[in-house]
Amino acid sequence: MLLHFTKMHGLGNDFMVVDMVSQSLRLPPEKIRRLADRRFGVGFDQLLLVEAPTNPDMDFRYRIFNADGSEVEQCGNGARCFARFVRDKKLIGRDRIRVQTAGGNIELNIQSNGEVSVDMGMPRLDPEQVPFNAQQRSVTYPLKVEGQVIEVSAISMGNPHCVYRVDDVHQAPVETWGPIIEAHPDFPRKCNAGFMQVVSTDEINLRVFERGVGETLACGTGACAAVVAGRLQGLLDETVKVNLPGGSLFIYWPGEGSPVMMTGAATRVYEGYTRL
Ligand SMILES: N[C@H](CCC[C@H](N)C(=O)O)C(=O)O
Repeated sequence: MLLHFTKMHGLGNDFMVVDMVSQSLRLPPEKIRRLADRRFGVGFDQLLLVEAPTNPDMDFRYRIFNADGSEVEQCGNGARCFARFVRDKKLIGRDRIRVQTAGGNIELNIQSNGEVSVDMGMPRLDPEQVPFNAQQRSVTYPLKVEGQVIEVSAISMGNPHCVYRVDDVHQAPVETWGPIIEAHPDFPRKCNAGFMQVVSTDEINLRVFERGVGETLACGTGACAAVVAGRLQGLLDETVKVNLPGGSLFIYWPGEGSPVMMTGAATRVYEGYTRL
């Protein structure tokens, strides 16, 4: 069977996007892993499926699978590409798109300059919502890593994030501590490990070792989680430029009780077919 797909990226965080409204098939985890392989398959960080909604108030259902085949709750860079995909494919005729995801409903808005703004919903800050093993909520928590105890923030954007502040992202132990934090027992559903350098009150540098993938060139939910962490620590303003290895995002979060807004680019690379 031939599967039609579109290859896209959000600041280098790359996706295989499949319209499951007009075609439908089952993709078991081992098949997703094969498709994700950058030598034997298409190659991607995440697979994004565009489906009809089960919630009548939504325009689409958005399912997200990491390269390891795991289905996850949310993907920020993918959401922007989702908007570009459904608009370009004329699956919807307007620029405001309501999307149902496993991590909560989000709203996508295509801007006149082609960038996409996403209402990513409220950050979840109680440990049991992340989930993170802690007796009570705190701005930061101690986490034991390689015999050291570091202070981290634990935040969910629908998916779990650990944010660790460093002096310089280029010197951060992403390769060594990333996999340890990702699989840390204090994060029962694992986590995305963010390494955040505060440049100023309105700018940070960020690298993310993503759950189920490894380090990516950008992580949208990671950027949201890092700004929420920085604001709760009193380090950041409401609007922050987040510099990731693949490019910059703008995140706006006024504070608790408000959703996190993310704005950035979404790029289509090519259309393709692959044999299943
Ligand atoms: N690896 C993430 C999903 C993709 C998130 C990222 N690509 C984004 O742009 O938010 C997780 O397992 O929760």
